Amino acid sequence: MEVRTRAPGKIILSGEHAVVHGSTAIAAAIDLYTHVLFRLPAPSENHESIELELKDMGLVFSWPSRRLEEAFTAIDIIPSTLETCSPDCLKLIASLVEEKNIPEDKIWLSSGICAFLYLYISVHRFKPAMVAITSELPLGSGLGSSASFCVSLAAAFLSLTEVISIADEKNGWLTLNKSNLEIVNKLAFEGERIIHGKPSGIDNTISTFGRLIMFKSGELIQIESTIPLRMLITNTKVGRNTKALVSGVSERVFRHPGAMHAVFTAIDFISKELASTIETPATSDISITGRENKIEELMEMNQGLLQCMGVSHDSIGTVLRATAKYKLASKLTGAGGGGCVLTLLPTLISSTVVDKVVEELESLGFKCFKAQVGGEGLQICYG
Ligand SMILES: Nc1ncnc2c1ncn2[C@@H]1O[C@H](COP(=O)(O)OP(=O)(O)O)[C@@H](O)[C@H]1O
Ligand SMILES: C[C@@](O)(CCOP(=O)(O)O)CC(=O)O
Ligand SMILES: [Mg+2]
Repeated sequence: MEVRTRAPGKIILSGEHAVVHGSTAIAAAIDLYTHVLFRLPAPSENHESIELELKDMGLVFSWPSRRLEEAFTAIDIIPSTLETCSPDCLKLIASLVEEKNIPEDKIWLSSGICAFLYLYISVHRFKPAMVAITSELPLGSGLGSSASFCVSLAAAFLSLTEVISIADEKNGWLTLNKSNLEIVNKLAFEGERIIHGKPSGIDNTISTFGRLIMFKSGELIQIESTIPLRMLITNTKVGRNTKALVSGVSERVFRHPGAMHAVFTAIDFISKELASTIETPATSDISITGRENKIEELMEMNQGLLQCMGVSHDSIGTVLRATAKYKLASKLTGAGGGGCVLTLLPTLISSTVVDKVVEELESLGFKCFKAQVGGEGLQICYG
């Protein structure tokens, strides 16, 4: 039995970090995916382990099924689907991952591998399996690779159970109905918890459902943009870790609760205003340029408040200054601390100006690309 899944990365247009503390945020799916191939071998194959292949990195990890079963039985914990991983269970999983001697320069993969083991065991226990993963996303750059990893794995594992069933077909890919997507999203969130520590759930939700969403306290509202929303994405290539940045913000909240709650409230207003600007009917009195100016101002305000939270970075500042020379507005996206920066490309901007901006940013050592915004979420294909 074999299944393939793919789940997209995302950009956050406004509200990252504040969303962890209950503010509204806006996110859109992008057309860069994590792909999973999952196979449950037939008994005749005599395959006796759970094998994970990270194809982009040329790494393979494997755990004998018997060894895993013994380790979990010894501490009397069998994770069950959709439950949060307990601290004891996570400790055991972390030790099973540590045994694999991950190369020092790839140690940041450990949390992803722990999430993999947890998601797998919680659905299929200790059944032998083969899982291969590739990703079009830069990992740890603010484009939600961790969530698309968890969503594509959760969907692959659940697809070979009775829990979910296929709803529809489009271009060779199958999609799930809303209630099945909710189950996948819930399981993926448990994986994201292992990677992020305290996730808001926005990343796994946009990766599962796709399109453009407004998100607050676990609830999503799908929104429709009436303007193109073309974004230039600049990867500063400065590595960072979402879990550490999220906990840094929580520490600042602990030190300055009043000021930080005022910041979160301001961001809540910014996200709501951004949503209504994006959704304004094309027939309204305000021109597209007028609305784009408003979006740019809101992006700048959000960036300033992210700075207040301590999650910007010199490299992000360099991108902001370079794009400001061309009168373009930018803000960090995702957890910040490096990673990716968004720049709105207004409808009337000429391709010559865009080429110049890209040339300047790349001459500074950054990598620029454009992604399609607001596309499909999770998709499945039985092999
Ligand atoms: N394709 C993948 N293979 C293995 N681990 C992955 C993959 N994609 C994401 N991860 C895990 O997610 C982590 C990056 O997540 P995070 O710091 O939240 O950044 P982002 O979600 O913005 O990419 C990686 O360090 C790794 O543990
Ligand atoms: C900072 C945050 O708002 C988004 C993190 O996104 P990413 O992992 O940097 O792609 C955290 C969260 O919402 O869980
Ligand atoms: Mg992440």
